[in-house]
Amino acid sequence: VRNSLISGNETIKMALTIAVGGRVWRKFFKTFPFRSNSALKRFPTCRANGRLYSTSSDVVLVRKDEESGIATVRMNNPPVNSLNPTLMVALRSCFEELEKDKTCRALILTSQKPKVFSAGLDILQLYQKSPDHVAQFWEKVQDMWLALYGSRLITMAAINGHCPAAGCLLGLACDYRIMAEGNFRIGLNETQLDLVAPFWLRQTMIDVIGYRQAEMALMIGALYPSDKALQLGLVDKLAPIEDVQTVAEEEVKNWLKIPDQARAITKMASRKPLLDELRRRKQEDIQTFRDETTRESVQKSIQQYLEKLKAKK
Ligand SMILES: CCCCCCCCCCCCC/C=C/C(=O)SCCNC(=O)CCNC(=O)[C@H](O)C(C)(C)COP(=O)(O)OP(=O)(O)OC[C@H]1O[C@@H](n2cnc3c(N)ncnc32)[C@H](O)[C@@H]1OP(=O)(O)O
Repeated sequence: VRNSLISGNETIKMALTIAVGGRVWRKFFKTFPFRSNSALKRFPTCRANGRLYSTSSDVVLVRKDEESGIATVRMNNPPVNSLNPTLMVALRSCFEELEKDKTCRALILTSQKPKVFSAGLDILQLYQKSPDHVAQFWEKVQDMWLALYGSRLITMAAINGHCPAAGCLLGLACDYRIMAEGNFRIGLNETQLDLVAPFWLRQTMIDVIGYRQAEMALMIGALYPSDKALQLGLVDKLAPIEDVQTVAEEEVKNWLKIPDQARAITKMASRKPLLDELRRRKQEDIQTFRDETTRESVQKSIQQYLEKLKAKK
């Protein structure tokens, strides 16, 4: 159904784009505009000795191999890469910078700290905060996701550890997922916190693992061990934790054999409807998140969840 939402006009535009050769990218960007963001200015790019895009906060470390055009983006927000505003803005800036870099062809997203890819949204940002704070927080989640999910690049998640909730959201936004073998978990466990995955996150889960499995996983807030995640198709490959990055690089090299423009146009053809839907319903989605998250009963559940996390020790 979603595919059929791409209008005939767009299909013609895409075909023309392929046909006109030299001007292909200009046409491509007209057809599928990628948004830029003033937040970029706050995170100056630094280029030196093959390192680049190191953000001013260093919560995101980026290294690009100039020869292959592969950039590795490492989340570096200890202890568990919880997605706070700083990390999310830095990630978004980084995705957008790489997007604009014509020599960049692929992005590998991973964690600087093995054993935890990302613990998901910073729960403290959702607890006892003003509605405005929560609304602004959610917009940062949306913008980060739009930049990654809508990327023309090959995007590969090298999931070198636990990957719950919004960690899984990041993984699902990528084109391919390689996860560490062993006792690491991945999934959308929002309902366990009395939260409800928004429509665009639910849809990506459905797109990746199919309706029945996604429906069940979302309802029970399932977190799957990596072997089960592989079986479900939630991840595409497993590797020993120390090899996840290397396996991701090897996989990217296979993908690089495919011509960029055909691959990117094909990707956008399947993702554009959902991207457009979120862009169209952004404010509605923010309001829902703000109203749901600040509800007293949800605040109580978040408090209990936080206590459970602390009590684990
Ligand atoms: C009709 C439509 C309605 C729509 C309604 C919409 C409303 C809502 C939509 C919401 C959808 C949002 C989508 C995403 C949501 C989220 O991401 S919520 C976050 C969920 N995350 C988790 O459940 C993971 C929690 N963490 C863990 O399970 C573990 O920490 C770990 C990742 C497995 C790592 O374990 P370990 O290495 O043992 O570290 P810990 O000791 O547990 O943690 C270290 C410290 O970090 C703190 N911490 C952990 N996770 C978080 C977090 N997510 N946020 C903030 N802080 C976190 C933990 O408490 C420890 O702190 P200290 O005790 O102070 O050291």
